[in-house]
Parts: sequence; structure tokens; C-alpha cells
Amino acid sequence: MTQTPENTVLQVIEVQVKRGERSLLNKVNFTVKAGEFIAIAGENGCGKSTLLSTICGGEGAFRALVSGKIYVHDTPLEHYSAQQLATMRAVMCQHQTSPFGFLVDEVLTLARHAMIEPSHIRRGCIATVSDALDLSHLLHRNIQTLSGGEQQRVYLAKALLQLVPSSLEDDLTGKLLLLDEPTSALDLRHQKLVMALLAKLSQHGLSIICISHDINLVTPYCTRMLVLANQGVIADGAPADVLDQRILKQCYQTDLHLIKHPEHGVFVTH
Ligand SMILES: Nc1ncnc2c1ncn2[C@@H]1O[C@H](COP(=O)(O)OP(=O)(O)OP(=O)(O)O)[C@@H](O)[C@H]1O
Repeated sequence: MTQTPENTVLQVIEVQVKRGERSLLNKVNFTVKAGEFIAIAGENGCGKSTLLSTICGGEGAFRALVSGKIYVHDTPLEHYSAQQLATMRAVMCQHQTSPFGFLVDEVLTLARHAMIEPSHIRRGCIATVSDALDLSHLLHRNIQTLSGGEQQRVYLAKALLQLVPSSLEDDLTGKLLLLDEPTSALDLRHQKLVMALLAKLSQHGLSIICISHDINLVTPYCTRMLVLANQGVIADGAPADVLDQRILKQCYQTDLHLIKHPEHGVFVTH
């Protein structure tokens, strides 16, 4: 056990991760507090998804973790049962699909199977989250027949429904949402809808870690940015402080332009 400040949700300490013989992450350290909305950026293959699955826990993640420690609140990740973890953190993977032709409503209902709650609360919560993600008209569709963007919104709704007690106005302090490119298939309206919803939930105490290649989309909404490169975190701070030409070059190994924006800090372009 380690004593951490009360609002610390996650601690990643000296984490080293290997895939086969290859070291992917080495001495990765960061702490996540309640209500932080953290974007993770980095080039293809640098280990972002690997980091997220390591934080998520589970058998595969522990096989890849060579050394270091991950604490959720002040307890080592491996001390939690899968059921305990499911109540405090939810994950949306990069390419989530369903092998079965479930209805969207059934997929969302499954997210709450471990919760003991009256059915009107369950139905109300599913309706609220569906509405917030523009899914109400899709609830009776077979998930396999949805478009890529529609499916992505369903899996985000499923992750949220795992954490939200009864409404989107609830206090979510202490809960952690792990997202791997949640907007990669979304059109502009739905990108904005999702980012605004995530920002609102982080104001209700939810801690969010969101991998994204779309730096310009996430920076106006996130409170902090981690940039991964060379097996570690090369920058960690407010987006406006983190995004500079030197760091971007180190990360993406190409020259990029930064344009200052009066409200949103900076925009990155080719
Ligand atoms: N099970 C595995 N076995 C071997 N190598 C793996 C395995 N999973 C991932 N890798 C490799 O580890 C590296 C990191 O993969 P990861 O998916 O974490 O990258 P990423 O930063 O999320 O990339 P992207 O931006 O393309 O999604 C990649 O080079 C990948 O090929």
C-alpha cells in the first residue's frame, strides 16, 4: 500500500512493458487526479494502446508488464478483482466489434449487468446516455449493421454506462474512463458532441485518458496532454505548454507548423 493524496485516481510508476523481446515502454511515470481529462498523443506503434491496456489490467497486460507498479486509488491494480475494477474503470478499445448480432439496446444493457438497480433507473440511464450520444434512434438496430461511426458511439455509450450511477449529472469522482481513439470514425458534429460530453463528465469528477491522433480536436477540451516517444513520456502538461515544434518533431519525426489560436491555444498543421 502507498499513501496517495485523496484525489489521486491512478499512479503509473516506473512502468516497463515488453512485447516479445522488444521493450515498448520504459520508466513511464505519471499520476492522474480526479476530473483530469488527459489526451495521449504519439506516432503509430509508439505504445499508446499498450500503455492503455496495461493500465486497464487483465491477464495479457500483466504478461507484458516487466516492471513497475500501477495503483488505482492507493491499491495495486493486481489486487482488484475484475468485478471490482469494472465498477471504477471502463475502457473503449480502438477497434471494438461484436461477434454477435446483438441489438444496440442489448449491448448497452449488458454494460449494467453487474449493477443492482431498479429497471426504471437502468432504462432511464440508458435513455439519457443514448440521447447524449445521438443513439436513441438506433437502439433497436442490430449492432453489426451500423456504420463505423455509429458503432463507435455505441461502444462509448457502453463504457459510460458501466460507470455512471444513474444520470450524467452524477458525481463521478474516483472513476476512470480509458479511451483509445474514440472519435476516429466520427463526423465533425459527432466529434464535437463527444468531446463536449467528455469535458462535461470530467467536470463532474470523471478522470479520462483519451488516446487521439487528432491533436486539434482534443486540445480545446482536454486539461492535460501526454506525448509518448522513445519508449517514454517526452512531454506532460497543459496542451499549450506541451505543443511546441521541438516536441512535435521529436514525437512525429517531421516538421509541423503551429498556429496560435486566440481561444484554443495552438493548432498543428502540415
Ligand atoms: N501482441 C503483440 N505482439 C507483438 N507486438 C505487438 C503486440 N501488440 C502490439 N505490438 C507492437 O507493439 C507496438 C506498439 O503497439 P501499440 O498498439 O501500443 O501502438 P500505438 O502507439 O497504439 O499505435 P497506433 O497509433 O498505430 O494505434 C507496435 O509496434 C505493435 O506492432
